[in-house]
Amino acid sequence: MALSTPPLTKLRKANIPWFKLATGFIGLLTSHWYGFDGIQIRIYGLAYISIFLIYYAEEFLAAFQDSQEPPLIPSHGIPFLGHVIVNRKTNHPIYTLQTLTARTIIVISPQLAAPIQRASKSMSFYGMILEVTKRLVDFDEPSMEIIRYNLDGEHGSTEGLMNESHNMVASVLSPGPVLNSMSTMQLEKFSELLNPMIPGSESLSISLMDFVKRTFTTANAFAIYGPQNPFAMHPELLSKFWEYEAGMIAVMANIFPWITARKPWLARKAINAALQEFVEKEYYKTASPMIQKRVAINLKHGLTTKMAGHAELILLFGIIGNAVPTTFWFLANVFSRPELLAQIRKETATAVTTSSDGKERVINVTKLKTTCPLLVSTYRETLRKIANLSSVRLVTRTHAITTPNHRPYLLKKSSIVQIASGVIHSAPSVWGSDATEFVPTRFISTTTTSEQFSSSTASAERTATALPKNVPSAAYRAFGGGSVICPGRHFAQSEILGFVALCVWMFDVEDEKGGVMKCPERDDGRIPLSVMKPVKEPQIRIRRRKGEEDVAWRLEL
Ligand code: HEM
Repeated sequence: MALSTPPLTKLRKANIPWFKLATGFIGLLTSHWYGFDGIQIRIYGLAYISIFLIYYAEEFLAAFQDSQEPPLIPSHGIPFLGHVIVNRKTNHPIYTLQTLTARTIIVISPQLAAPIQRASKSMSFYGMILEVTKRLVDFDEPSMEIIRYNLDGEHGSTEGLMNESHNMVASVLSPGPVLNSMSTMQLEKFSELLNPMIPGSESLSISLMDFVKRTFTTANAFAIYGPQNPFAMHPELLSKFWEYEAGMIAVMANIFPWITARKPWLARKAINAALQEFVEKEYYKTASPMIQKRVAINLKHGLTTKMAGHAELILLFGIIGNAVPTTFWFLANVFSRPELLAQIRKETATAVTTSSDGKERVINVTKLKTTCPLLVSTYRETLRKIANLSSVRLVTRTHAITTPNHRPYLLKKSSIVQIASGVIHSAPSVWGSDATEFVPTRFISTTTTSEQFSSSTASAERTATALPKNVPSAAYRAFGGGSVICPGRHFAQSEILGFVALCVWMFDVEDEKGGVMKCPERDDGRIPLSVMKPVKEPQIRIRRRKGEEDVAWRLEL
């Protein structure tokens, strides 16, 4: 409908049952034949029109939308609330949903996601997530005022706590010496933890998720937060961190959380107290350069030591919250498929060296990244299947996005944009007819297309590729995209590939009855703030591989 369409034409074309309305009205007007008096008819008439207007309010909004806006999809049944309850299916590549408090634009086309994530000058990431962060870590209002300063760069791109911290974190986590030293420490810690875990021919019965949680939390905390990290100083916090993670949505709902979500609320209190101690007692001065700089920036901008402590909770979630469930799924995918396990063992042998006496074996993680395409591809496919977190942005300036093969779309100020990663990751139109299946070789190609995963060897060899052929770059959303693409993705890749290769080489894993473990189902009913969780966490029996019980394993970068 053109901008100049007269209002009456818009109303006529709106998806509103005018005939029904008219017959209802005629019924009302003739109701005096049945004994209703004038006042009753007026009251019923008013009620009838009000209910009609409310019921079809979204249809009216859709009719009067700017023709360039993403089409508004009315929720039939419960106006303004229907979308919160039921997800309506639509074929539009981008569309608008209206709720009582917000106008949300959903993007399910990767071609349209690309210009949106590039438009960081007209869309704000922090404008969307700060309220979530405040509730997640329990920031006070004075800290929020400091944090909100210059969020969208009106005083330049480096001013203000958030800009300074964002730029510093992105810089230290980029490939280079600081990242290498953190990754090296992390990999060493893994071997230190795993070598003595299951001695000789003993076996350990454990939940696979707990096995990963225990190892990653301890190793990450040490490599990033140093030897005086909160988990080293207070070992009981390891289980408390995950208690909070399991109940954080209920705590963040903030409805008397000390009653309604007591366990996770108490867990957060204990972690925050330890993080405060970490800052106050200056334990952070023995941490990685990233944490030393981060705490210094927070204090310099005026956060109290208590709030600078709380600020670390969000980063802990960034570091461990995604890496742990990702590693869990990666291990479950590999150990539940004996053929894939055998192929990965064979392939990764190129990255393993053995000492002359056979007592020490070392896995080189750089080699895993460059010469083991099946391992890398399985990692990326694992993430494709479980990374579901929408990229959210707040539109700060009305503007149009344009991209080939689509008409321009107008995004109005104050709308919320959600790039629906989960929908894009499972779309057959993007990934092919096997989009919903787990295909470990999906990210293997015979040509080098990725700077991150490319091999230095001849182009005819199989290499891991960032994207299968014909898949647009914004379709792979595990790490978000644009200016807030996850800065930890390089660190995550090294630690996760290294850890999985170590487990593959060191251990045999069975289910509790001694059979092949089953890959659990994804819990689609629970949308966490990180990657998806399983319906049930499998219990496994894990032991050192036969004949290699006494070998000491090490990971190197
Ligand atoms: C498999 C593991 C990981 C996944 C799937 C993941 C995913 C993500 C995603 C989706 C975002 C948000 C981007 C957006 O909304 O557009 C993000 C942000 C972030 N991630 Fe990761 N992440 C992982 C591991 C890590 C690690 C290990 C670190 C740190 C060492 C880290 C640090 C961060 C930080 C600091 C941000 C915020 C970026 C900003 O404020 O600009 N992540 N991550």
